[in-house]
Amino acid sequence: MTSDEGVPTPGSGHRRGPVLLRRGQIPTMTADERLLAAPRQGASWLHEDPWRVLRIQSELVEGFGALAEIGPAMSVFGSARVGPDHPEYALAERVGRGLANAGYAVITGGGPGVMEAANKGANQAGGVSVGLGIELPFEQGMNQWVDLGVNFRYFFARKLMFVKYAQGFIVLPGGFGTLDELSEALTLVQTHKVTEFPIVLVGSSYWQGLLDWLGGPVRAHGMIGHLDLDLIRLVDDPDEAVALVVERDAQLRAAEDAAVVEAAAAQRAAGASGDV
Ligand SMILES: C/C(=C\CNc1ncnc2c1ncn2[C@@H]1O[C@H](COP(=O)(O)O)[C@@H](O)[C@H]1O)CO
Repeated sequence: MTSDEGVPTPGSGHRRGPVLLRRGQIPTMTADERLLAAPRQGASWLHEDPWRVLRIQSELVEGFGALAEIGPAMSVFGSARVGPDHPEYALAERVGRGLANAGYAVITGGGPGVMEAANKGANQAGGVSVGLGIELPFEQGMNQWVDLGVNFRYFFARKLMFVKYAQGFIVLPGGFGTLDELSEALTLVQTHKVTEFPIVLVGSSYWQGLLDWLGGPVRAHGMIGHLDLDLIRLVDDPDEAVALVVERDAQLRAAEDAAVVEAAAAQRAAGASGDV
């Protein structure tokens, strides 16, 4: 045992990991005794934060485990509220199909509307169709076109998966949920928390107003930088959206590969000159 100054002082306190406990702080029961004791306090701890932390951790573990091997993928966002007869349903279906044909898994929120349509397109084209469902008070269930589905209790754990396993984003018209996902992607790229990835909006009549506002008052007030809007592309044709994300992804991968080759060459050169 060491004191908190690191001086050996046998028996001077009780340590629990990095925590030192002395006098009245020293527990009267061991951890094993507490674990094995008959429950006295009911089950309210199931709804408290320490237990939630474990559930969050398990969502991350399950999500990483399920998605780690899906290969190259793109996330598709858009309204949960459009039915199969809506023109945007057809657009999303084409996006899903195009991405699958280009060799990308399609990741959606696994719900109805645009999500269902993109999953349908991917599934029917023989691609990997992924749904990241979310537990909601009005349960909708995973749409039938999802082949690999993971259900989340927490929005933030699910949003991490959309970003971690996708090489780009295609965003169709949508409401708050879609805006939240778009804004998350933009913020991560803008703040360099992730390497740049392509973000393409589909539907100029829907999105142009947002882009005008961002490029007008938002930029004029200095709330975004001059180059920040360059992170977004806007198109009407779903095939063009697919082509843009695929092309940009290929450019970014080529740049990454070139950087790796360059770093290896620099390391070799340093080794040869005896600098290492
Ligand atoms: C409101 C309705 C269904 C809700 N079900 C959802 N299932 C899965 N994912 C959802 C759902 N609702 C929103 N999302 C996520 O947000 C985006 C769409 O939200 P918006 O507000 O409709 O734009 C979407 O990308 C999902 O990730 C239907 O009655």
